[in-house]
Amino acid sequence: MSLLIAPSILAADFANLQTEVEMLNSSSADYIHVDIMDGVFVPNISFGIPVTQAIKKHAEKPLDVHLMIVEPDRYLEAFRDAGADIISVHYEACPHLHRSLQAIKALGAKAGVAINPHTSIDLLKDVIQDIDLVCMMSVNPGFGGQKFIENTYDKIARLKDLILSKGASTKIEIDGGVNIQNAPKLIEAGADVLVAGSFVFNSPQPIETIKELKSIKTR
Ligand SMILES: O=C(CO)[C@H](O)[C@H](O)COP(=O)(O)O
Ligand SMILES: [Fe+2]
Repeated sequence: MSLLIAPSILAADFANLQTEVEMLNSSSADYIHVDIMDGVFVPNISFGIPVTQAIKKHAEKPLDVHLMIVEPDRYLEAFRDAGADIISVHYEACPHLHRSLQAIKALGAKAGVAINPHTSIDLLKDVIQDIDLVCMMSVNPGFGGQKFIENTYDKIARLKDLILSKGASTKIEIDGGVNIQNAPKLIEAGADVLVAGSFVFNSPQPIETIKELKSIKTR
């Protein structure tokens, strides 16, 4: 499987969203990662449905929507209608995770589960075959630009083993603090998708930076 890059629009210039999305269209990015924060599940508020819709209007890449919200089931249809192609709900926000995943799939989107740094991958054991993508948080969710948590490498390897042992085709996405230094090791450990916010948008040449991440070869 070739490496996929998902730049996070959270780190873009919100006053020039169309230009930022067009930049991503012309880059080698695979997805546009869209971070939705409600100020309850996480201690920060980002943006919601109308902004997702506005991004979709200009996007030529699939929208990978990361819902950092409580009771995500209430908003699945609205985010799908707004243009989400992949919808990830947080394990910690879903008492009926299996039902949430089926609801996402019934809307025609790919179903993702995001897990906080403290959440064990063992908790996904009985549902892994129903998950298209695990968004493994490598920072505590809520803010861009945070420091990468080193325990992530080991967690990726354990998740990879679980996926293979169940014969599942789940992708492993790593979200938070990804940069050119840790990316090779993340890929080596088994990551399929790398989210990068600050590293891409704070770089003087984002298109080149995306290309650089995309062309890392370790396996
Ligand atoms: O979900 C997120 C934060 O909760 C973001 O996707 C993540 O932080 C990406 O930003 P950066 O690359 O700047 O860490
Ligand atoms: Fe995210």
